Amino acid sequence: MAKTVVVYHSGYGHTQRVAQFVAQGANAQVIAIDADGNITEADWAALDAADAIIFGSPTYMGMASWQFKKFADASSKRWFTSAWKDKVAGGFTISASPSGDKLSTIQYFITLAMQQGMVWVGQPAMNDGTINRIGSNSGLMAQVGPTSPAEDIPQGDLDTAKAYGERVAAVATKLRG
Ligand SMILES: Cc1cc2nc3c(=O)[nH]c(=O)nc-3n(C[C@H](O)[C@H](O)[C@H](O)COP(=O)(O)O)c2cc1C
Repeated sequence: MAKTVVVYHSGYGHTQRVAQFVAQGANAQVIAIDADGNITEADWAALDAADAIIFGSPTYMGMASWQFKKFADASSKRWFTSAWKDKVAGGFTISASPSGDKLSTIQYFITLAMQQGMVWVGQPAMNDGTINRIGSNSGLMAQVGPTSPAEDIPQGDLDTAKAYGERVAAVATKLRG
């Protein structure tokens, strides 16, 4: 089975909760980017050893958080040596508004994956009103109102997150051969 790592930033616990479900589906290691935008050397080593990396961030002001961007900028070291080339990539975000410009965050993840030479996996689950209720195909999106705690994230969004993790890991396993 492919080795998958979920790397995410979460300011207030919502992205963390989604990350846990994505990781459950992918049977993945989870790495949290800290409040200063840093991860440890051991975390970088785990990412380098992964077959698949799934990026996660809340959408803040229509984009990934600055802590996630700091992590992404630090990954430029890997770009110089094509170290992440051919790894499988995926990504997820959560925000408060139904749209909230989450697509900008997902599109940034796709750009990051393309810069690193990775193979992006979209979100093929059909919208049945519960699973993929937001109707995102580019990546995984979740949503909960601005005053709601992470515990209130709809179960359908969490089930979709788990299914997305399974999907990314399955593609990575196939590509690994
Ligand atoms: C600085 C800041 C900017 C935000 N910008 C947006 C936004 O552009 N669109 C949106 O729908 N929600 C926005 N939100 C709401 C968050 O996306 C939402 O609360 C999310 O669940 C937070 O995830 P976290 O707990 O992992 O940080 C913003 C919240 C903060 C604190």
